[in-house]
Amino acid sequence: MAKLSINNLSFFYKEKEILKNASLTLDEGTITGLIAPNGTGKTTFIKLIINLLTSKQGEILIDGRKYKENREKYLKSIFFLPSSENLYIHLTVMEHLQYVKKIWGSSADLSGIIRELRMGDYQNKKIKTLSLGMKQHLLIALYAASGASVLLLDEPMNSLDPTSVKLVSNFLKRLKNEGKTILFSSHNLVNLAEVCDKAIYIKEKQFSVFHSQEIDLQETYNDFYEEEIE
Ligand SMILES: Nc1ncnc2c1ncn2[C@@H]1O[C@H](COP(=O)(O)OP(=O)(O)OP(=O)(O)O)[C@@H](O)[C@H]1O
Repeated sequence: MAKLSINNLSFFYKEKEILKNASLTLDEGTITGLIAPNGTGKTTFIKLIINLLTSKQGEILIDGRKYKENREKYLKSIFFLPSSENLYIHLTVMEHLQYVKKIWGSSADLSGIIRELRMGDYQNKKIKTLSLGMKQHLLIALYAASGASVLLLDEPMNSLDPTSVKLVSNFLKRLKNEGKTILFSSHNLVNLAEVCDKAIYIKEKQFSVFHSQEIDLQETYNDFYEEEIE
């Protein structure tokens, strides 16, 4: 059974239609890139998965179950934090990790995560004293701290230097090898090509899925959105 199944999903904001009968499955132990131009619906799709938006049509299933069947179980199997702006400025790095670990009821090894993402020097510092890149490291660390099986990331490599991009890529691959289902939206197709098994393009309100090793992500992007580029 697929970890996450999207069946005939349709969604409108007032007049604007974002998805129309879109279907997709994501398996355990995979990283999938979510690709589309600005304003197409990537964030909206993520919000639909976490049930933040009402009045959708179609089904979203995690482990074959809908949100309504067991809300707590459904939500605890997902982790999504939109950006480092959502962190609490008066709490430390470690306090954030402990908080997420407790709420999600995970058995994550926080010291191991801190070591792996090289956050030791600032683990006891408050968020208000951190650089953007440090906050981005914490954001990614929180995904692992949650222990959730479905990880939804919106531009996770933003503001990371090339060394950190490599570090985070390896970190995500490690989580994938543990069986996590990772959906990762980004405009940086080079970073996506490095970590993704599959790429999903949102085109004409539907999902087009490719094995990322079998295509050139940028060429496919150009072919798909030619009118928007010209
Ligand atoms: N709350 C809302 N009410 C009405 N329209 C919205 C709302 N949120 C987003 N939209 C519209 O829905 C469309 C998709 O927005 P969304 O944020 O999902 O795009 P995106 O693909 O994530 O874009 P980006 O790459 O710029 O982050 C846009 O046209 C946007 O203006």
